[in-house]
Amino acid sequence: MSTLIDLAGVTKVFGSGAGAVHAFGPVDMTIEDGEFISLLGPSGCGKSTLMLMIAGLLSITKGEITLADRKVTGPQTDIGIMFQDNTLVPWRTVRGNIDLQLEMRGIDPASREDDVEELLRSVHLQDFQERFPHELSGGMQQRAAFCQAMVHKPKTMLLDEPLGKLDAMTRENIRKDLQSLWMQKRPTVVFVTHSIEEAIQLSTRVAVITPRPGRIERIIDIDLPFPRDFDVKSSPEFTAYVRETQEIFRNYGVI
Ligand SMILES: Nc1ncnc2c1ncn2[C@@H]1O[C@H](COP(=O)(O)OP(=O)(O)OP(=O)(O)O)[C@@H](O)[C@H]1O
Repeated sequence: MSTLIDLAGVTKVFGSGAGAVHAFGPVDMTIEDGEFISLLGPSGCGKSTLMLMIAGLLSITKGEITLADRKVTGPQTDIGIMFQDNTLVPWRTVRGNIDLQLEMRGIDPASREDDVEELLRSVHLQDFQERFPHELSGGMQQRAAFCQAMVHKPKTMLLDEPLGKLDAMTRENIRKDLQSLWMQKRPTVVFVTHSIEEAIQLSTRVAVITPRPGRIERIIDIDLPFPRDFDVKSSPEFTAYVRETQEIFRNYGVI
């Protein structure tokens, strides 16, 4: 595997003087091509700040980020990005929202019809493509947002708590779909979550981040077979990873 994202001394301070907030870093970390890495850390430790800096949507105070061998100096277009609140526009159908991502990049949606159909099927939305966002459940909206984030086949996906607002059952179902999509297409995924179990279930590595200013406390390789179904999740090995991670947060007094 080769390095896709390189963080070198990345630091973010908001504001200046007495009101300055040291939000993140310094952090050095490499993210390999095709891996699924979760950023796991307490509220306010700078996870979203880091995602925005990787996407080139927020300036870096100190240090440097390299994405696919190019220094990030402004908004990146060859990435898929998704937040807790989706960015579906209300006046377009599911299909229209997905096509919008292509149109914005100058790609003719007609040339990608088969890909869009396949994506919609993979998240079980094929029968809802002509519905508007308000006609969908929260889970279906996030599934549509996944299609939006993936339709231009980005090598890198930045997913910032995409399942955060969903109920436990929907969350579990979408995790399954996300895992099988990742297994099929192998984009590099950077995934922010507060859930220890979710991070361990989905990731090849989990980066455990300290309370603000966020620094990498430990990077844990998750050596469990994919797909990580109920059997894997109830294995002693899975439980051992959960305990190891809980222990770190307990030592910080976070849980
Ligand atoms: N635009 C901003 N101006 C000033 N401070 C900010 C700004 N954005 C974030 N911060 C501060 O930076 C710190 C990190 O915020 P960030 O949203 O990155 O944390 P997070 O780990 O994603 O939190 P959560 O898990 O609750 O979403 C917080 O203390 C926050 O108040």
